[in-house]
Amino acid sequence: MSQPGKTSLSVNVNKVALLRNTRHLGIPSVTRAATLCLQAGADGITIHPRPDERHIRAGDVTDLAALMRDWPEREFNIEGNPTQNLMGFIRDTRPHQATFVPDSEDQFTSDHGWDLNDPAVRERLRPLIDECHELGVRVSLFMDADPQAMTAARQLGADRVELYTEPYAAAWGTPEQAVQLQRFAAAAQAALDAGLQVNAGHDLNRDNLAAFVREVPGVSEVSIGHALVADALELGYDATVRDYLRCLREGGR
Ligand SMILES: CC(=O)[C@@H](O)[C@H](O)COP(=O)(O)O
Ligand SMILES: NCC(=O)COP(=O)(O)O
Repeated sequence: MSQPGKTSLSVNVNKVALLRNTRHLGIPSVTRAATLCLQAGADGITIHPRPDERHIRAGDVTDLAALMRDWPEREFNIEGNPTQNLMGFIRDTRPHQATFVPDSEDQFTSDHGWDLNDPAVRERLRPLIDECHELGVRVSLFMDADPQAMTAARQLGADRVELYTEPYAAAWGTPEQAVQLQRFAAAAQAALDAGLQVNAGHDLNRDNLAAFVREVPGVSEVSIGHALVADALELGYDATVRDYLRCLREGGR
């Protein structure tokens, strides 16, 4: 559960499922990966069950929902497009958080946030946000780091926004890094001012994480998968999760 002044680490296990799906052997196990990450101190588990089941499959959602019931102090976050297959998983499992992501069904990966300037988008999302709240599920909207968009997110009823951090990650180690950090700090402050909590994710890693949570105010949760699983292939889940938690502490969170 989120704590004031602390950034929670939610481990996205999509890429464990991606590797598992390349053989019919059931290894590496998604639930074992999640268990080891939770045992190492991860605050939660995130999945993104895409319609094509390229990685997380419907059975994984069921299995992880059952696992998370054994970890009542940790959070389960399910990401997806609520106009596609996400809402069925939310109704069936009632995770702590639903993260609405505007991905198309065949998208290579998530690469943009919601366009809340579009009235059709707002009209589609509002009842789905309301339904999640009726189910007791917090809603986070995946958003680009645009300060002007945060009031609209709050007016729709979102509890949080998740800032899409790839532009920051891509700028890491270049003169553009400071510019991106200022951009994300402004977007986060605008979100906080609008009454939203702030999540962040996409391409965060052990190099760029500490600076992000140090410079961007009030980050409640980071969800990290691709780089973390890649690190775990070298270091193991336990050492990797502990190192990501160290990065958060290094960033004062
Ligand atoms: C929404 C986001 O940025 C990621 O959580 C997303 O789940 C990545 O999806 P892939 O793991 O399929 O690239
Ligand atoms: N919402 C971001 C997430 O869950 C994982 O993104 P990534 O670390 O795999 O890029």
